[in-house]
Amino acid sequence: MKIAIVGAGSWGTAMSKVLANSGHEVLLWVRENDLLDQLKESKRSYYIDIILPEGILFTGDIQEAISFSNLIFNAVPVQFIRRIFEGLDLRGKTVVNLSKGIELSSLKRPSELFKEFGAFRCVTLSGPSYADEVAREVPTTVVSAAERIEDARFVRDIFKTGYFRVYSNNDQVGVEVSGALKNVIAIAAGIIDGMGGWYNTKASLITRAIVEFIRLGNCLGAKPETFGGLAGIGDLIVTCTGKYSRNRAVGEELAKGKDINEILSKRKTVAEGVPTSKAVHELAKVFNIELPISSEVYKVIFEGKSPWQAVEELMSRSQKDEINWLQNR
Ligand SMILES: NC(=O)C1=CN([C@@H]2O[C@H](COP(=O)(O)OP(=O)(O)OC[C@H]3O[C@@H](n4cnc5c(N)ncnc54)[C@H](O)[C@@H]3O)[C@@H](O)[C@H]2O)C=CC1
Ligand SMILES: O=C(CO)COP(=O)(O)O
Repeated sequence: MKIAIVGAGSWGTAMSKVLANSGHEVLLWVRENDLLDQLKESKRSYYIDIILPEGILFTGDIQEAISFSNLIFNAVPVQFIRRIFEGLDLRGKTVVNLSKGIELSSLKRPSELFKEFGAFRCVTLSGPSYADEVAREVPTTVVSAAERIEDARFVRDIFKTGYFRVYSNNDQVGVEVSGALKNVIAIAAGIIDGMGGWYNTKASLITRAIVEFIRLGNCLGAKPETFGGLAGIGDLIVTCTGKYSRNRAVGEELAKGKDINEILSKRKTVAEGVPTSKAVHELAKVFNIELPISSEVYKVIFEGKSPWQAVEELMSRSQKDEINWLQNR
């Protein structure tokens, strides 16, 4: 098959290798001119340590990428999707979204954005998948999710390598909520690491985060069982514990008392959890639900709250029964 990938950061680039290894003809759209030259010349990227296989094509022309195939993978970070895709003719196109977050200006999930832009259908691919490890062909499993299970299975079956296994799921909302929220929680995990790397606290974080996934997911129409799967608990574990997470790294810097603008100004890569924490904060207000951990992450980032105070407040909330996860508070 011919497949275009839009976005040549770490994930789009690693995905170009997986798809080429699966026997497909791949065209990668690269935004940065210097990176485009470098990829054409050496097949290496400055976003990720990789040497791409022969045969992958590169372009800096977005129209060329969109015309290349009816199958388009998106790896543009969520806050930039509108800027890149709005106005393009996506009629008849299947978009496979790889990005994890919620657009701040509209509070929409990526699949909602691609529908708004006229795509024929959008399938979401998400799960525990550090680009660095996928690039090294480390055994990895993810979920392909769509409203219609046939669409999810169609994308699942595109992958034909021994190291990248894809499951299908028809709860696209749950998979997208998971991908967005896990980035916010990964920042909290980094804060814990920066404070002392406490294992008890990290386990509590991961477990109680699932309550927030279920609570927000319930408002948006997700199925709770999705959060026990690869896109939910799977991605939460990898991002909260793994050394490669950029969101977790941002949290570690916050714990040192650094300002978010200073932290972000030194980074070349995205930390989707930063804008997503704001979007989630807005969604919590819209639905009148409490998302205590996500809310504290938002306050640490955007209101300059001390991470120590945030932890103290989370620990001194009113007493509760553990069950009844759907209750608002
Ligand atoms: N890197 C990873 O391990 C994984 C990343 N993802 C998700 O994939 C998405 C893409 O992330 P990465 O490839 O990691 O990005 P990256 O952090 O490696 O690279 C930054 C990307 O943002 C783009 N960008 C920067 N400024 C832009 C602008 N003004 N307009 C349009 N694009 C701009 C760059 O061209 C580049 O493609 C994110 O949503 C991320 O959460 C999902 C799974 C794994
Ligand atoms: O989504 C990821 C792994 O599944 C990558 O997480 P980070 O964006 O925090 O690096």
